[in-house]
Amino acid sequence: MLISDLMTTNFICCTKEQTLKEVRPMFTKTYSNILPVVDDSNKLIGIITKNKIFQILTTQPSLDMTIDKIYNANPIFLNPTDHVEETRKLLLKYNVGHAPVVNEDMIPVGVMSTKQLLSSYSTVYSQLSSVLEFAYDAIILVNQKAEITMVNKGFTDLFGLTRKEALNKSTTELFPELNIEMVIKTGISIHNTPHIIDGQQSLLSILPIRENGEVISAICKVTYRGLTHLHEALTKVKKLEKKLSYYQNEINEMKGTKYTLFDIAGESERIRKVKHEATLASKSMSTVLIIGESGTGKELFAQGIHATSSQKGTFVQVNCAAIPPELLESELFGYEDGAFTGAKKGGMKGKFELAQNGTIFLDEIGDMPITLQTKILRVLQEKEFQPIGSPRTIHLNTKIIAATNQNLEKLVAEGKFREDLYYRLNIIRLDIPPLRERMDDLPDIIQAVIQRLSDSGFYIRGVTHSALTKLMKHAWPGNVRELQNVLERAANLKTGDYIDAEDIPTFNQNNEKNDFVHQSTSTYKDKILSTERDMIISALKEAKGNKTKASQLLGISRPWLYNKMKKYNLEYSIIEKE
Ligand SMILES: Nc1ncnc2c1ncn2[C@@H]1O[C@H](COP(=O)(O)OP(=O)(O)OP(=O)(O)O)[C@@H](O)[C@H]1O
Repeated sequence: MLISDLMTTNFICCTKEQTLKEVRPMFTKTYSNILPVVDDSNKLIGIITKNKIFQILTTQPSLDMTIDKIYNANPIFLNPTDHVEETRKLLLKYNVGHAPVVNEDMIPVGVMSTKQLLSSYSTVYSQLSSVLEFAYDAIILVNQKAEITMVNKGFTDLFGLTRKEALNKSTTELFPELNIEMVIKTGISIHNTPHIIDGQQSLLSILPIRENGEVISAICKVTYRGLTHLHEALTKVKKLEKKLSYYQNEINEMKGTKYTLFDIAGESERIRKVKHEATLASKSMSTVLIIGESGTGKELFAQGIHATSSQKGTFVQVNCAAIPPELLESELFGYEDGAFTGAKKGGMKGKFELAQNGTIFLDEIGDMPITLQTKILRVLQEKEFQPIGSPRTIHLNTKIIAATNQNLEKLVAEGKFREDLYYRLNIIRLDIPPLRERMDDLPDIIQAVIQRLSDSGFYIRGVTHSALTKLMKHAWPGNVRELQNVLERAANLKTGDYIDAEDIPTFNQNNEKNDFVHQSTSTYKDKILSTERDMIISALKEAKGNKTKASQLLGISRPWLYNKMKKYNLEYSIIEKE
């Protein structure tokens, strides 16, 4: 049973404005004969029994009396230390059958009748309290206003407070660094995020509790004991993961991919749906069209589909936007020796031929010149092609995946994209949502990126809670790629084991792509950009224009290099000549 279920049956029962008549049917829904009465902020203010009585009354309530009126009549609370005989006399004097027994926090722990001490209502509460006390961690339960409604000893010990000092207090005021109101506001849970309390390492988890879709409270857990054991267990898991990734790499090497569908981080409903569709897409030879903003992971999905498919050949990527139109045809179809002036001796195999029995990924298909679109359409329809200047006809056994961040329907309407090619490509369509529409994936993706950064030599143990909060507030117009860049910069700037809020740039209010400036100085950004440009130029020179080699020298992917070249206007041919 969820705590939210308990809350429904035992806490959120009736309000002060309801009449006794309205409240009575609610008893049938509950386990006990006693319902608590709560105010607007869900704070317990009293108890009503099935028969007639609310708190201890000097008057007998009528059915039309509102709970508020009854309550204001004359509430008297019993205390567990009250003498039973005297209490009984008191109940009889007021002609009252039952009365709540409350502890010093005014929380009901039982009900006293004229005959015996009942504890039906308190059972659930005390069971819940026991669970909280039994837990090894520091736990609090808060209401919608982030005020503490339950607290365990682990928590009071950790923060050096008494229960009284914590209960009903706002966590926004007492523990602003926990940022619980953020979880209540966004509904996004936080799992085991590193957090420092009094110099002590701890892990913070905050789980929103929903009712009818609305966040009504939250549980906050701080793990601060036994972290060493946890660390040992994690080391073991890491070793196993290393083994797994070794075999994964073997498969990737065979297939010419870097990623599989398992590498796509995120468990939001939307990304799970796309992952499922991608798995289905990998099972057939049908053409796949991937649509999504830049940096959302289109290439990742394309590689994942190939890795999962039964295609034994390699994954070959063509960035239709980065290759000059006049070279695109020969890049795609290849040519024979002496096919045209300037052609390489011995000819060249085209991407389609290289992708034989594998997958060809036509990235940025929206930028393909219209003349070439006609040729591609023919290949897709006839499943065969001829290299330039060659009598050879090559029969294709290649899976075709195309991707774009452009609106193809709009390009078709404007006459810039062939309608028949659009329909030919649009057989299986994957729409990848932008990161801002699946922010609950953020912690998972951060984890995946940090893992990659660690694999490439950075020592990072994670991001702190405050860093995560800052990252959550940004709209990520550049999607996962922007997030990756921000984390990589932070990995270079950080001084401790964790990436902290101050290692993350201050994002511009308008959230424009790449539009962030570091707190200290805007020339910082300029310097980074010009250094990046210089690095790319020198790598391309060193690699004599060979982009695969240049991307290896830089430690970035080929498409990424193409994007950077585009960004810095480093023309394909210019670099080749330099
Ligand atoms: N869900 C994800 N989990 C982990 N990494 C991701 C995820 N999505 C994207 N990435 C990473 O973000 C970067 C950008 O992704 P990718 O190149 O696939 O995007 P894209 O949509 O093809 O971009 P573009 O349209 O600019 O070519 C890559 O390094 C990729 O590994």
